[in-house]
Amino acid sequence: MTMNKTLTLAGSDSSGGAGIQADLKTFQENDVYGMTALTSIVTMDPNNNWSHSVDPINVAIVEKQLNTILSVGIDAMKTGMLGSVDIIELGAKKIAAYNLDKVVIDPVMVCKGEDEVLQPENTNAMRELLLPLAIITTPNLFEAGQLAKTGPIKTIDGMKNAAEKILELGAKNVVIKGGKALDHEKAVDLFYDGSEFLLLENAKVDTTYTHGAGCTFAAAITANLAKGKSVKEATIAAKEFTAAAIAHGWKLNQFVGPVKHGAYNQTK
Ligand SMILES: Nc1ncnc2c1ncn2[C@@H]1O[C@H](COP(=O)(O)OP(=O)(O)O)[C@@H](O)[C@H]1O
Ligand SMILES: Cc1ncc(COP(=O)(O)O)c(C=O)c1O
Ligand SMILES: [Mg+2]
Repeated sequence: MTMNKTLTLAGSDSSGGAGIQADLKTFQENDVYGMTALTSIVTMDPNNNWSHSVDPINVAIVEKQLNTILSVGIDAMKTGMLGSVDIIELGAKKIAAYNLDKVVIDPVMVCKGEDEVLQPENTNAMRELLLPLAIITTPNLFEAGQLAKTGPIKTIDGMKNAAEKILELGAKNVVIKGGKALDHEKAVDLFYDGSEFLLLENAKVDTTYTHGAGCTFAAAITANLAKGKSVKEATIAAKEFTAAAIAHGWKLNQFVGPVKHGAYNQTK
């Protein structure tokens, strides 16, 4: 038996709903083999409103992990939280050296519930070094505004404008996640491949238990690309997978509610 293999270059969410933890659960649910290169460790302070802190991992250790995984070979990969500019540079170097083409860039800048960019210095490096290597990038509304330098995005026309700018930066495709942040009756994401704008919609769930939704979405795209789907088909499938996970989000403690990564398979 063989399996399609995926890599996630991302951070650890100690609380288990987002980051590498979300990616591995999503890979498993989508029947691909997941390998991990850990970039940073995120912890939350239970005595200070669950405020997040990020401890990046030494770049030499990240490189050892990537060398292990890339010696095996992969069918597709994603990036998530990247920890430092050095790690972004390393990621870009490896993607080029191994000619990796199915590369999903989830340009993580913020965690939900936090109102500041966790590591502002990483935004320019992601824009300049990683977007040109992306088969697709998956910013949320805030991240799309930062990458495209449009400022806050509030409308679907604003999303279209940012999508065009993000393709000019070199990404082959983009899906901007309107999610809960867009003032719209549905949860609307905008997919753009340079020629066609496609709105992906599902019912907006009235919940705050969406921790890890973005990681789950990008990991599901990655898994479907690894299995041979087109970028558009992989994105449509990931939207459905993530919608089910959000519909069954649950309360972990008084601060956070993760999505249920296995809901799509358990409820279909
Ligand atoms: N309340 C919600 N109901 C339904 N879908 C949602 C909701 N919030 C987010 N989504 C969807 O979940 C996916 C991840 O989006 P989002 O939560 O905005 O990303 P991130 O976690 O990176 O901020 C997108 O497909 C988005 O449309
Ligand atoms: C390691 C890590 N990656 C990514 C994220 C972003 O998660 P989301 O999928 O909710 O955007 C978080 C948020 O806590 C995180 O801790
Ligand atoms: Mg996100």
